[in-house]
Amino acid sequence: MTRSILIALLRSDLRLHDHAIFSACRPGSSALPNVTHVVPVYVFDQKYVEVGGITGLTKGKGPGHNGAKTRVAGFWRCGPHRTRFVTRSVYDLKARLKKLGSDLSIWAGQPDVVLAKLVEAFQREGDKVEAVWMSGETGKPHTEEVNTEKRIKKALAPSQTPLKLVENSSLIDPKDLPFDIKDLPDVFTHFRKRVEAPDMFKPPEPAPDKLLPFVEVPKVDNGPGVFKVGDDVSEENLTEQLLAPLDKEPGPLPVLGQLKGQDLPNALPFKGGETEALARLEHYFGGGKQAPAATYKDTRNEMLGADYSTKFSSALAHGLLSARTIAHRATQLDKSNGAKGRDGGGYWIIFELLWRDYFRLVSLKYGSSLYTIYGIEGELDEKTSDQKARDWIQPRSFDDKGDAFVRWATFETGVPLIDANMKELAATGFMSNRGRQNVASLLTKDLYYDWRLGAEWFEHLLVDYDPASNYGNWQYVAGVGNDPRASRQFNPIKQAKDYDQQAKYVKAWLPVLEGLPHTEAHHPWTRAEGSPEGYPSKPVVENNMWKSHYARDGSSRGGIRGGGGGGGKTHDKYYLKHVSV
Ligand SMILES: Cc1cc2nc3c(=O)[nH]c(=O)nc-3n(C[C@H](O)[C@H](O)[C@H](O)COP(=O)(O)OP(=O)(O)OC[C@H]3O[C@@H](n4cnc5c(N)ncnc54)[C@H](O)[C@@H]3O)c2cc1C
Repeated sequence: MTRSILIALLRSDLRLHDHAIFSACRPGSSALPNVTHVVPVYVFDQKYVEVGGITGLTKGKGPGHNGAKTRVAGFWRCGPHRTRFVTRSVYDLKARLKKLGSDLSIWAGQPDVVLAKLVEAFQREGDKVEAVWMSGETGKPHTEEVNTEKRIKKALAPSQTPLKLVENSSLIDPKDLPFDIKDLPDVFTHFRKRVEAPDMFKPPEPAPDKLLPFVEVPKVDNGPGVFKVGDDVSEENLTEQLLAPLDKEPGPLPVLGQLKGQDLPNALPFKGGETEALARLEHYFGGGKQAPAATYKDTRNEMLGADYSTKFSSALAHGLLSARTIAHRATQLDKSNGAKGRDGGGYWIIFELLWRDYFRLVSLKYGSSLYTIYGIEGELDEKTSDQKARDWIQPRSFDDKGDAFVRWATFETGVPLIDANMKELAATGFMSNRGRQNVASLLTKDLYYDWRLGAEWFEHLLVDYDPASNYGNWQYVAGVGNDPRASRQFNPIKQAKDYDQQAKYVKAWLPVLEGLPHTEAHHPWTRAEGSPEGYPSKPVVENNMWKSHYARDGSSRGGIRGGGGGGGKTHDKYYLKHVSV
């Protein structure tokens, strides 16, 4: 009997719950009346992850052929933190699918080539591949994501296999927006006001308890762009192979080697996979009024610890949690705590999820402008953006330790708030939103470096790297985005005194400052004795506007948070688990 197969190509949607494809693959589902079997597939795409260390793999001729490196600076796109996190997440999903009697077929190379070969192999066995489904959104052309989708469509054309894109990531399905994407407001608040409503998102779907049966994947010969990761390859073994090229040639700024063996704090409490992400969800929303989420409104601007903010970003970026599941729990929490409107922590978590949606929509609207030096502003105001593009500076050389970009990336600016955050990023792959805003502002507004270098450094190191959120936020801070009007220059001394009043955060990451009074720890160069030995004696730059804050003791003033309001109450449930890099 001919089997009718659906291939589910997974990308940044490594979960079972609230997953549009898996929900449709329940036995008896009316969404796929002709399909008898489902084959979930994951491909480590050579364009994003360096796969050159996998024994026996030959890269395809497509994107990533010359290495999965960033365009401007040539950093590895997917650094060690994210490589480990993604591999863990892939193997976790495989184990979860196996519990349902299904499986995950793991490959490396080019998704378009893998799929074409796979369909061919099934057809040779006498099976019919009904369709390939994958998560994705139709956006403005020329972004990498859209190009990948196009390549897959083209590769499937000879076998007449249809490709369907399924929305699986946003809080609000773009199809449900009350306006066309071309009319997306260029100011976040205007967008939020148009969409904010009690029923703005659909309720999340539970994970299926059964799936259509899996089919053993027929043999496909490994060749250019196609490599099957054998079932006997363990997660540890594959991780090692993926990390081998990064270990051998770490790239222009090998900061991770610098941190090896140091005992460092880590605020990111999980290592990947839907299983851990769901446990984190329970932790953050469990406990009613005691739940960390209940106080999110007051704590979200902090920098030290695991619970001041949700730490859902990595899970969201790789699809281990759906935005709707988080928003649903947030709404339920506020309701059960009797919190009304803007009083509840849940409201503010949803507010931030709307920022995430907004940047996704901005990327759908403006496409590749998200990645050019001109930014989106280039489409709106060519003259100003041309001038700005000429003014950005480039590093003299990544080998020049005195170059300000190098000092920024290697946490040697001499400004403790910046260095502590950059060190946290390098050591853990995470940085708070407050930290990200400050370091991005210093690089682009005080040092005038090409904003794309900062965005690429983040792309290399962040576990939660997400193209729209990363490049969108960088443009927003650098002032080249779709809303370039406001000057978003941050004053790191004021910020440090507002949000790290006792200097606990900077001291946790820069032990060399340990003995300094908190009143001076944020600007050690102003002390009569100067900066302590082992820390830069002078800051890489000193902006006049910093000076009026030197004499100030810390206060609890609020401030903006990604466009929103903020509070300054300290949250002292520090969670300092130690990390080895
Ligand atoms: C320069 C810069 C680069 C950034 N790069 C990324 C990135 O690559 N990936 C990423 O997920 N976020 C990015 N952000 C946004 C934000 O800093 C992180 O999402 C947040 O710090 C993650 O911590 P959290 O999960 O505890 O956030 P929470 O404060 O708990 O917020 C809940 C969720 O809302 C979303 N969110 C919050 N703030 C923003 C924001 N400003 N923009 C978009 N989504 C937001 C995230 O998904 C987050 O997990 C960037 C911000 C800046 C300023």
